[in-house]
Amino acid sequence: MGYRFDDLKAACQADWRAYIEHDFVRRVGAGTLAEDAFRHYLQQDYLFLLHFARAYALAAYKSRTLDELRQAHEGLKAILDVELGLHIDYCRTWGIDEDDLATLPEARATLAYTRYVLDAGSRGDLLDLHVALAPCLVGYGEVANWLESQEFTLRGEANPFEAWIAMYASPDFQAAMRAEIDWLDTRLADVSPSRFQELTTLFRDATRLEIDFWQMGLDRAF
Ligand SMILES: Cc1ncc(C[n+]2csc(CCO)c2C)c(N)n1
Repeated sequence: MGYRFDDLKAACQADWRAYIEHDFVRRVGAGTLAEDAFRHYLQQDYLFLLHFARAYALAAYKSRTLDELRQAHEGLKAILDVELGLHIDYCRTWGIDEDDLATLPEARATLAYTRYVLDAGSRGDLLDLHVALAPCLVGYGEVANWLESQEFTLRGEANPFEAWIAMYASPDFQAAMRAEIDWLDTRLADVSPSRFQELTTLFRDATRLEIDFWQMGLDRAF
């Protein structure tokens, strides 16, 4: 008893490091990622965001209190009203227009990851869903922090991926990540060892699916 979010990471440390320090991430940091790999990633990430919005809608459905319902609603609104718009604008700067996004075939890695999260939430409760979503929210904040600590990272205009790094390193994003970790710390404090094992499986699987998502970008895979 008495678990915390850090215990989930510790329980699958090798996968977590492979996710945070993936070659895709290193090349973004160094500014050396092939542009068409990044474009492929951005296009699939649009589809990812649509399903992520559905996951927040599922969180609303799974809520047991008014606070939980409001939290889910805020998450859904943040994606629909802010993040999707930013993503569409950002895609345009990479030469991808909204019509391209609307007609995009979904890559297997996108399908696998997004439907896995939705299934985890449908089958389980709100904590299962949040744990399956945690590698997404917490991982990207950690990726930005890790890149900022690495010597090979190129910051400023010299790096074509500067805006992407800056978004996840921003105080707003870091605060959202912190709030999610705090929520998970509170919930994990009173789960049993066997429940923690179940949650670890969800967290590890979602982390592995994030690794596949980076790899899909590198390989330009569908
Ligand atoms: C594959 C993939 N994983 C994570 C994120 C990051 N992300 C997407 S939505 C969201 C929070 C919404 O409130 C975050 C952190 C991404 N863009 N693509």
